[in-house]
Amino acid sequence: MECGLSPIIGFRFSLHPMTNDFIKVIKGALKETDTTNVWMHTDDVSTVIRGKQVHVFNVAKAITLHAAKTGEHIALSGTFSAGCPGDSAGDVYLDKGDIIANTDITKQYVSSQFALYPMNNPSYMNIIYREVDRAKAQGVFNDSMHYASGIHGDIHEVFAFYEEAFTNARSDEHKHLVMTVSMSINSPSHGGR
Ligand SMILES: Cc1ncc(C[n+]2csc(CCO)c2C)c(N)n1
Repeated sequence: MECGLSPIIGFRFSLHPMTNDFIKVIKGALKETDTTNVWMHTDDVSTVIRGKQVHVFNVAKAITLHAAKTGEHIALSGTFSAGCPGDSAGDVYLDKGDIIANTDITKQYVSSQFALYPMNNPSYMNIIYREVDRAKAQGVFNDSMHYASGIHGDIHEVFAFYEEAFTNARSDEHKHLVMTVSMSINSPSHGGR
């Protein structure tokens, strides 16, 4: 398949629960989430989910929320990618409709950092500034820093922001996009939020 033609996107991520019970937290979060709309594979380092954007973001949020609901301090880091599938193993999942499988709306404070890499796009800085400005307008912007921007708030607002940023930073002309995120949840640094 030619690079960039499939509408499939992917998220490769690792959960790092700060607890002796980390295996239960990781495996529990992966098992309790409805992943029927995505292709998923877990190895000793990370998990990858691939499929339609709406489902990849829904499943990513649900896994994160399940891990967070244990009350443990959770770190997550991951990379969303689009436009260069490399293989077609997940392409059957593109037949899924748009009805999301995970609908838990439990509130959960998340502090995070993200970075956008619009590949081969000469206007990449404008795209990044536009999304950072949107974060400020939506009230989820936390902090400026080297190499990333801070995004925080309720998990549902944070993931909605990331999904919109991922949509906005791509175009037909520039389909290949990479976005990295790292999240910290239930951290003692958040003062009980
Ligand atoms: C989302 C996610 N997927 C895989 C791993 C890697 N990993 C580390 S411990 C463990 C459980 C014991 O096998 C696994 C699968 C991770 N950290 N987070």
